[in-house]
Amino acid sequence: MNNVIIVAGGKGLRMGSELPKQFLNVGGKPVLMRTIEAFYNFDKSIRIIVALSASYREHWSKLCKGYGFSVYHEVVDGGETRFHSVKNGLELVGEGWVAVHDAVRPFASVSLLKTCFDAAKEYKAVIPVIDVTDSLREIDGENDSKIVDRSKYRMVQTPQVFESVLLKKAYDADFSEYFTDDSSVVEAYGHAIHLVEGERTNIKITTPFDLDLGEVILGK
Ligand SMILES: Nc1ccn([C@@H]2O[C@H](COP(=O)(O)OP(=O)(O)OP(=O)(O)O)[C@@H](O)[C@H]2O)c(=O)n1
Ligand SMILES: C[C@](O)(CO)[C@H](O)COP(=O)(O)O
Repeated sequence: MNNVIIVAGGKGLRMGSELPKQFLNVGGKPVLMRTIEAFYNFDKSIRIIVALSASYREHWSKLCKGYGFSVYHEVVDGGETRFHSVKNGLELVGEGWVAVHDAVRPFASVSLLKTCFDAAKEYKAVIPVIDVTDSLREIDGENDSKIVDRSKYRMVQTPQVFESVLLKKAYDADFSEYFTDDSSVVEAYGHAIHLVEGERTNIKITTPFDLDLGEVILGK
């Protein structure tokens, strides 16, 4: 069975908006609804688990009513960090395959989801990445910096898809600040990570500029 944990427990501080960014509209619809729909469109029987801060549950359920949003999903509490939100979501996951996806990446295509789930059946741990297209400098102190070889780096996206037994074992670990995504947790557990090509349009909505970019991506 396919599962997805959509992590929507963040505060969105860099957006600077009153409401966390996952509830803001892009193309006339809340970001989180678009993200849920992306997974439903990929697999109508996928189990959708959304990690949501307890203080926004009521807001979310009012939004769903207001928009007539009917894609079935289960809600768990968000945690103190993304790591803790994923851990809460994993409580509901049984055997099979599990994607972890940022609520604020609403433009992942069905074809990207298929690529990631298909590859996970072979490699057990799969993440989408894209090339770095700008030059890259490493900062050392306040004024010093040096150029680095950008061909050695990739930018990491979600969905990150795993055999669920593997992800659950990896998430038994204690929290570390180096766990910025799920592949870092699985890698620390000792399993290799397989990379697939991500999508430039699969942006993580982080700042107000990204909402404008989102409208462009949607062609609005
Ligand atoms: N305690 C947390 C923190 C983050 N997330 C989720 O992890 C994803 C990626 O995190 P990020 O873009 O950093 O979101 P925020 O933490 O909300 O943003 P900021 O760092 O600007 O506050 C988001 O979908 C966010 O809701 C989560 O579920 N639980
Ligand atoms: C998971 C992630 O989106 C992969 O790029 C990213 O690590 C989240 O980082 P953030 O620190 O929560 O913005």
